[in-house]
Amino acid sequence: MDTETATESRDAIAASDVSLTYSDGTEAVRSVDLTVPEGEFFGFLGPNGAGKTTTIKMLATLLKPTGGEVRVNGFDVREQAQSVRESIGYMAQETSVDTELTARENVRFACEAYGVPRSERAERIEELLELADLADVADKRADDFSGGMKKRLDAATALVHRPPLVFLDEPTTGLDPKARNRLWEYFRRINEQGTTIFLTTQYLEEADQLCDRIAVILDGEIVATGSPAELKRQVGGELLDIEIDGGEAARERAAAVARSSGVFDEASVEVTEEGLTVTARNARTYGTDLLVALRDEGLTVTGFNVRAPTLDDVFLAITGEELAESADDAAVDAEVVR
Ligand SMILES: Nc1ncnc2c1ncn2[C@@H]1O[C@H](COP(=O)(O)OP(=O)(O)OP(=O)(O)O)[C@@H](O)[C@H]1O
Repeated sequence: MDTETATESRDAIAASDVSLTYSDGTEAVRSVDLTVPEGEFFGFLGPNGAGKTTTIKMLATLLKPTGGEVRVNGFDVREQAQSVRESIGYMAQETSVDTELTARENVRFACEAYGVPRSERAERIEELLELADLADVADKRADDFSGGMKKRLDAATALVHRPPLVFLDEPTTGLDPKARNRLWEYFRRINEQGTTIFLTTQYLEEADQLCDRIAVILDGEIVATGSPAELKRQVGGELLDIEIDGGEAARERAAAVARSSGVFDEASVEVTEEGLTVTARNARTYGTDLLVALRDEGLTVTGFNVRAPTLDDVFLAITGEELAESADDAAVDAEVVR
């Protein structure tokens, strides 16, 4: 770190009223407030084009905010950009791995670029290759690595200077579930060792599995913040998925029965592709009453399930639409592209 001093702060990130408008007038980020305490695994969730990368680039000093205040590790991103850069790791969406080099050479190169003292390099390289689970292939060229291995190597290179905070921009997009799981383990290990993580993702399951806290961004604005459990509680109860035979007309009729049954407190009833979903505090208790009412109406119920809300339900409740495809679908897409 240079001679600039950080203010007293235990927040890794403190952003208030931050905006970024691109020169063509696109308001990519609007009045965002964000606080990430040291040590947290924080998830920034949103669909394509919501403003995740723009936000992460502002926090990492690659873009200047057009409004608001941002401090990262106590440093002001405008006035103390160099100190911010020295105190963070940044893994961009596009991998920066040099495929001509071996894994070890890539990490060594990053050590040189980040100015890791020569006497510490050998130990640091071994430690990171071990952490990234690449020790066995350390002397193989990255050209031969799978997508997941390249991502792990990329994340290792972002950590050579032992930053207390690391930004990971959609690190698992397009990876198959197995590769994704290994990357998750790696991120958990880094976080357990004390590194604060700011992760952007389009995958709800990823955020749910990894993050202590999540913010959901939509059209440049944060629309929800909380732990996965808090956000799920906000959905307001349990969900009753009911499958109905007989096409859309039958499903609409079933929804009307559910809405007028009077047994659910503040229930929300949605017609789905298969039937309907009822969200209510007393879904479990009164579910069977609803089934009786549907049968009395002459409707055929072919399936019935009560479940706790997932982050998909949270997203649906907030935005009225589903988020992107699931991570598994993305992996299938990636397969097809190849
Ligand atoms: N250089 C730019 N100039 C103008 N508009 C931009 C620029 N970069 C991004 N945008 C726009 O800003 C908005 C936010 O983009 P951003 O890349 O931050 O979203 P994102 O959530 O990271 O999406 P993705 O998952 O696709 O990376 C989008 O409408 C995008 O088209």
